[in-house]
This record gives sequence, C-alpha cells and structure tokens, in this order.
Amino acid sequence: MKKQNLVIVGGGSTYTIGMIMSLIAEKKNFPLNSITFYDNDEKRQEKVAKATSIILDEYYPELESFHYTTDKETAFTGIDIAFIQIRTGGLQMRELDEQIPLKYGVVGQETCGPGGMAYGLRSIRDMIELVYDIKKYSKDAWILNYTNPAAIVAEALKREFPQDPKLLNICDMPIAIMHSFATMLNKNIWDLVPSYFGLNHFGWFTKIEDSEGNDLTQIIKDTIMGEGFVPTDQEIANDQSWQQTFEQARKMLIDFPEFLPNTYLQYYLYPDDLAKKESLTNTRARQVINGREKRITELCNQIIQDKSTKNVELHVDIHGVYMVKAAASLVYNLKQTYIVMVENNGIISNIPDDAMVEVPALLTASGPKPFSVGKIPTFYKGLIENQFAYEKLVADAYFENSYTKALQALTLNRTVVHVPTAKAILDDLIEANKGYWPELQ
Ligand SMILES: NC(=O)c1ccc[n+]([C@@H]2O[C@H](COP(=O)([O-])OP(=O)(O)OC[C@H]3O[C@@H](n4cnc5c(N)ncnc54)[C@H](O)[C@@H]3O)[C@@H](O)[C@H]2O)c1
Ligand SMILES: O=P(O)(O)OC[C@H]1O[C@H](O[C@H]2[C@H](O)[C@@H](O)[C@@H](O)O[C@@H]2CO)[C@H](O)[C@@H](O)[C@@H]1O
Ligand SMILES: [Mn+2]
Repeated sequence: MKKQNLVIVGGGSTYTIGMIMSLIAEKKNFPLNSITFYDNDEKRQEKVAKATSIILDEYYPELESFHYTTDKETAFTGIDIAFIQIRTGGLQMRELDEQIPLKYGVVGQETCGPGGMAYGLRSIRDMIELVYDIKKYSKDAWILNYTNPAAIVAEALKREFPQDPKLLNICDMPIAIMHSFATMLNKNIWDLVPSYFGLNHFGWFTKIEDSEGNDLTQIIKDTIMGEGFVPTDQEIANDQSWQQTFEQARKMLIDFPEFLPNTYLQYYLYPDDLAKKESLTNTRARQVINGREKRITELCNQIIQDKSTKNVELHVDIHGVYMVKAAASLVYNLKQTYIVMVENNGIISNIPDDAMVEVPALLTASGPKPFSVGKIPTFYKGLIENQFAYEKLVADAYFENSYTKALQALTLNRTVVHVPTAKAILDDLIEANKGYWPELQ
C-alpha cells in the first residue's frame, strides 16, 4: 500500500483535530507518509497545528513528516490528496448570514435559504482558486471537498472543472443520520446499505438494508414515528440544537411517510415555524463560537501547555472517519459505497442531467461510479427541480455578476418566496458581503 501525502486545506478548522483522530484510527486502511496543513490565517492554524504535532508524536510516531504553512507552493507540491474544509469569512460572516434573513422573518441557516446563498457566493471564488492552485503544484492529486454550502460549491466546481473524476464533493449528514439508524437497530453502521437520492442537504433515504439484504426501512420508520429520533454521534449527541433538528424527522415522516428525510429538509418544509424559533442574538453561529470553537481552542491550549494529551479527551467522530474511509476507497480502488455528490447524467432519470445529485456511488481509482436511482415520484421531483434551479441561479449570479439572477434565486427558494422580502434580504447581504462577493449588477 503506497503511503499518501495529504494536505488539509483549512488547517485551522474546528474539524481538524477530529480529522486527525480519524486519520490515526484509520491509519492501517489509509496509511500516510506526510500531513501538511494549509490555511490563510497563520495564527488560527498555528494553535491547531501545535496541538496536532503533539497528538501525532503520541499516536502516529511512524508518520514521516508533519508541517503547516500559509504558502501554497510549499503546501501543495508533491501531494497525493487534498481535503478542503475552508470557511470564507469565518464564523463571523456565518452569523450575519443567519441574522440578516431572520430580521425579515426568514430562516437564518448556514447552507439553506439566503444564508446558504450568501455563504455560497463567498465560497466559490476561494474554492476555484484553491483547486487551480492544487492542480498547479500536484496535477494528479485527488481533491475531496467538504467546504459548504457543498451543493453550490459542487455546482460551481462542475462548471469550472467539468468531468473531473478526481474532484469530489462530500457531506457527512447522510452518514450522521445512518449513525442514529445503526444505534437504533443495534447494528454496525458499516453494515448498513443505504438507498438514497437528492441534492446535498436535500435528500431522502428510500431504503436501508443490512449486509444480508434484510430490509430495515419499516422498523426505522416505526421507531422514529413511535419513539422519535435522536443524534447519536458523540460530536452532536448532547447538542440541543442537533437534538431538536433530529426530532423534526418524526414530524416530516408523519407528514410524508414514503421516505426517510435528510434532517436539513426541515428548513424547506417548515420554514416559518423554524424562523419563529430562532433568536437574532443566538443563531447557530453564536452557539458554535461559544461551543465547538471554544472547546477546540481550550483543548489545543491544554495540549500545548502540557506538551501532552494526558489531560484532554480526544475522540473519533463520524465526520472524519467518513471522509478518510471514502478517500481510502478512491486511492486504493476499494470500490466501497459512499453517498457523494456527482453529476446526474441519468442517475435520477426524470430530473435534469446537469444537476449535482447526492447518491450512493462505488468509489474507485477512476472516480465515483454512481448507482442508478431511476424515476422519482412527482413530489420529490418538484422539490428537487425547484431547489436545483435555485442552486443554478446562485452559480449564475456568481459567474455573470448578476443581481437579477441572485434575486431570482432567492425568490425560488422555498424559505423566501415573497419578492420584496427577497430584495430586502439581498440588498442587506450585498452590503454585508462587500469584498467577499462579486459585484452584482
Ligand atoms: N460537507 C459537510 O458535511 C461538512 C461538515 C462539517 C463541516 N463542513 C464545512 O467545513 C468547513 C470548516 O468549518 P469550521 O466550522 O471548522 O470553520 P472554521 O472557520 O473553524 O475553519 C475554517 C478554516 O478555513 C480557513 N480558511 C478560510 N478561507 C480560507 C482560504 N481561502 N484558504 C485557506 N484557508 C482558509 C480559516 O482560516 C479557518 O481556519 C466549513 O465550510 C463547513 O461548512 C462541511
Ligand atoms: O451547525 P454546526 O456547525 O454544528 O454543523 C453544521 C454542519 O452540520 C452537518 O455536519 C455535521 C457536524 O458538523 C459534525 O460535527 C457531525 O458530527 O454531525 C453533523 C451532522 O452530520 C452538515 O452535514 C454540515 O454540512 C454542516 O456544516
Ligand atoms: Mn453537509
């Protein structure tokens, strides 16, 4: 097994320590020669990198080298694979993305609705630049992106880098939901076989089987409708916001019992209820700043102060393990099945070919090989086509510098609809995103 040279772009991310623990847990399946961090915020990255260096000394002594840098040439030369996890504008801009729509009574969310559009218009430029730069210094490297809003980033990257089998967008939400299914069923998560279709943060499980082919879907539905649904991955199990989000699955299933919903659908199916529950001074960004970000900063400080991990609790989360296992399947041609984003091209036969759909695919050394889904029922087709039109219009707005396309996008979005509201939110977002967005005319 050839050992891999990995760069983590966005080394200062709150997910990096979890990713490092996953790389350690999976070192037999995804052996590494080197890890490099790249970030454009030297200070933020340095703290995480110093703690990482201590963790790696303790748990990965056989690793040849670990470096961190803010220089792209140093970071991207000689690498086999890049994981990208950046947040253009940081959690501060996420807070504005959530607060601005909320001021107008519209859901304030990281990847859904106007907040998602705002974040998308910031992410696209950095993501395109990073992919070009990685390819410049390591033209054959795999690029695994999970930067959000992944649906919009995937649409933009597909246009800029068409048909690139080594560039893959991936999300952890389906596997986090499957984690809860596995716990509920008392089964090993990796033995569950999902049938799933949709767009990123906008999809449904049509079936869950075990490795022997037993259909477990009805048991899962009955349990959720009877007892509710809870997050079980350690990272989110005790988080009140995620508990409330998972609980909404029961409501969605009672209203639409056909398929098991991705939890993100709550924002599109009950937008007004969710907006009413949100608080301008405590949107999710503020909770993350006071929660995950603070916890990771304290954890790094403790490790650095002790020069050891003896006084901290480190754990492997499903987010990191999923990305690492998927990467291993790609580079070692393991042909394992993961839910990823790919260009439709007939997979879902009655929606547009150019949609970036999220479906199960075999991950192989020549890229993802998605399974066919076939025709989907009218309700889901209607929802997906509307959402895909919104995503396309956001990418159009970016590439064409078009105010009109951005306004059309927001008007189509199920969380907005009302044109004057769309206009007011868009104008506020333009003001807040000066320097991040293209100039819309
Ligand atoms: N796809 C998924 O399911 C999934 C799951 C978890 C997180 N995410 C995404 O991962 C990303 C990181 O999330 P976070 O909460 O840890 O954010 P964060 O702000 O803590 O970390 C992001 C890091 O990226 C750096 N950065 C920003 N722009 C950069 C650029 N152009 N080049 C290099 N570095 C840059 C920042 O300095 C920061 O250190 C976000 O996009 C988030 O939405 C996606
Ligand atoms: O609101 P946040 O920042 O806590 O989470 C937003 C992300 O939520 C989903 O991902 C993960 C989560 O980040 C992680 O900690 C994991 O253990 O559980 C969540 C559910 O899968 C979502 O898929 C991401 O795209 C969001 O960024
Ligand atoms: Mn996601």
